[in-house]
Amino acid sequence: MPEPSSPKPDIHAIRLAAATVSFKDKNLVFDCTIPQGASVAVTGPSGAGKSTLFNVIAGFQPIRSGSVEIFGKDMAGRDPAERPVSIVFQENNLFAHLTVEQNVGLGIDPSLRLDADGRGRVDDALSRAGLGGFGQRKPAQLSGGERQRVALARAIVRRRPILLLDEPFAALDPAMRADMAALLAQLREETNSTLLFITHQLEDVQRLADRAMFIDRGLIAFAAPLETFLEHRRLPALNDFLGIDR
Ligand SMILES: Nc1ncnc2c1ncn2[C@@H]1O[C@H](COP(=O)(O)OP(=O)(O)OP(=O)(O)O)[C@@H](O)[C@H]1O
Repeated sequence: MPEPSSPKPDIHAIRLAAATVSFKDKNLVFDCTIPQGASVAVTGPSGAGKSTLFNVIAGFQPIRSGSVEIFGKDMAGRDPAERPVSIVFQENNLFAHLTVEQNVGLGIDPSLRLDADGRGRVDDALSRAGLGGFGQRKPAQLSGGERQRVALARAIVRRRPILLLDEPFAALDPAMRADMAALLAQLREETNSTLLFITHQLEDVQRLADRAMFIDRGLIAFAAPLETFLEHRRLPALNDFLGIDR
């Protein structure tokens, strides 16, 4: 497993330049620059391209043209495993037959041959995610919110400097949403990682983001520091999201 890279402060975490995805009936074109250490809310209507953006950054979705740079390096030809990125999918993809501990251990070694250091990392990630004592349970014995935190713990053990979270709050009740936001904020502070999270809720944006972007019909229609984002009034679709009457 690669160790975390040590990003230089003057280098952006992510830079997309006309990174273009072509599906049968549509093109999606992404341009954005994300500073290292940012916490970015990714918003926009259903089907706008939010998950596709994550897949482009993580390397699961090939681009037809344009470029994806991470910490100043062109990611062309690099598989997801070779990128300094972890992604937590919407369905958190836990293996039902494995314990919580084993599911998290997969983030370190797919064959689950963990040495003492690896086992220590798993324990540490579980306790960070508020799952101390849950290691021997199977996913079916957990609540939806706990399963989400197991998926997060698996991302934590990978120690990649960029963390992409596809709707991390979706399955959570209001109290759990606040807990998850606090956990992510703490994680970001402790590891100085760059966080991008997809959400449909303005409350999550205000709680966790210092920047936000609004994706509409396959384009990043607006991206800005949080305050500027919340004050923007020129995009009707964004006004809808912000709850502004037109
Ligand atoms: N593999 C694919 N083949 C063809 N079209 C696709 C594929 N993946 C996504 N799309 C289309 O691209 C568009 C963007 O999809 P995407 O999943 O990125 O949207 P989203 O903003 O994440 O939506 P949601 O909020 O509903 O999850 C949608 O119209 C979707 O149907």
